[in-house]
Amino acid sequence: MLELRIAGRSFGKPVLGEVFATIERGDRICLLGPSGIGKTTLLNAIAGLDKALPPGSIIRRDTLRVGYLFQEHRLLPWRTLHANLKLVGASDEQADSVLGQVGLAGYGHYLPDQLSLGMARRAALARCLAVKPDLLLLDEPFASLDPVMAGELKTLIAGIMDASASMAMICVTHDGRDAETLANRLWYLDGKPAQLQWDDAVGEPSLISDLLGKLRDVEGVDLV
Ligand SMILES: Nc1ncnc2c1ncn2[C@@H]1O[C@H](COP(=O)(O)OP(=O)(O)OP(=O)(O)O)[C@@H](O)[C@H]1O
Repeated sequence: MLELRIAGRSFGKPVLGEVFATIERGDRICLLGPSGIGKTTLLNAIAGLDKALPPGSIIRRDTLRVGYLFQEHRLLPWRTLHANLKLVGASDEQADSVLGQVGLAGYGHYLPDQLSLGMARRAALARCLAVKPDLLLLDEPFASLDPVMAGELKTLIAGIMDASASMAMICVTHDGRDAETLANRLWYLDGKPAQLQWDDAVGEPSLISDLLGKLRDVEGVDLV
């Protein structure tokens, strides 16, 4: 569905080096790498938000709808959840449906600031789902959540992906164990400038465990 042919990306200093990869429907990729290495930069590029990249860096083979869960919820604070969802084109019915999907049925009239962090993140996920995405980009969706909330959100995301074989997902995480629940493919970004050091398709949970075992040996990987 999408091909990456990034020759590099600098912000005064080089951040990303060459990044070549192909993303197909059904891919569930966990993107790991040390803090500050360029994971969000890569996600922004894939989302098409990085206008400084030369044409041809990101090739979309189909017309793709992208749902992007940023690190912050980025909902408009003066609008209700319902109104936020309508801004991305959801009908009343669709807004109710996606709120229900993320466990927020009945919260449509709430303002974002009236929600807990976990609820606000689920509301932002509902906005991603409202665009009926072909590609779901998740930037550290479990950060700052307590283990119970993080576990619930992980199960929710895994269920969403199980229900849609044609959707692809890239999830940035600092916890390699997330890959065991969520991923069928693992990317590991590292180096100066950063490149994909690992791009492994893994179908069996045991293979993911093997891979995580290897990753534990890599200095600087933030595995809990
Ligand atoms: N718009 C920008 N302007 C200047 N520097 C930037 C910009 N965006 C990213 N950077 C720099 O690029 C590097 C990579 O940042 P990025 O946020 O992509 O890393 P990350 O791997 O997502 O980090 P973290 O794991 O801490 O979220 C950092 O040094 C950051 O300061």
